Amino acid sequence: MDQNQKKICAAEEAVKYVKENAVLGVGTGSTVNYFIDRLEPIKDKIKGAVSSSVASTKRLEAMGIKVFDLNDVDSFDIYVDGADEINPEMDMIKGGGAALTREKIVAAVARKFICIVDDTKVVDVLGKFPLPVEVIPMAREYVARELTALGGRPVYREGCVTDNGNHILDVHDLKITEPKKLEQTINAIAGVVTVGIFGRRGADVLIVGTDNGAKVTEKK
Ligand SMILES: O=C[C@H](O)[C@H](O)[C@H](O)COP(=O)(O)O
Repeated sequence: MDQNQKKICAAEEAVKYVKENAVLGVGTGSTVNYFIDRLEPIKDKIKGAVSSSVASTKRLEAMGIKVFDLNDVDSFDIYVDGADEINPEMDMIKGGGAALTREKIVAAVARKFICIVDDTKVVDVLGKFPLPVEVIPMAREYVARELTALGGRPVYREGCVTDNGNHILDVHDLKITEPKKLEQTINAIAGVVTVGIFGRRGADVLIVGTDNGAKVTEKK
């Protein structure tokens, strides 16, 4: 199986978690796009979705799925999203597609986070994938200096403006052995909107697409 087939395999397994009449939390990215596409046969059986990006909203609406404003929804069962890296504790790096802030918000409201990835994303220690940090534009250079002081090598993602009008710094050379601690530290820097470590709100279910089909792990 190639990487895309593995993403499809994980996405198809996640569709099994969708309950009738549900509102779904929907993430962003190529793996989630496969998940959205596979909602087609059941789209009339769900109430709708809460989306984490303009791109996913467009894709959902193009399929005729109603997209709710998060402020109009108290809570919902599942949030389905991909990741750039995930470790055995189900902490993740996210934000490769610059959607991290809205993803973190929508994920916070969901009862269960279902992470769908191909097997190249599963790692022992987070940090090989450069860590995305969304920053207020005027704070970019200050935040970059603070991230350098933490041992990282921040690189400005040129030309990228997030759905919230902000910039992204991708932090290279980090070996993230304590994800929850680093998440808190980086989030405390003035000018940081969100760091792409999802530790405080990690995944509850991990679905990995592999050569031998979907491997499902539930957090204990
Ligand atoms: O900002 C983007 C998101 O965090 C994505 O979920 C993440 O980058 C994984 O994307 P993909 O499924 O395209 O690898």
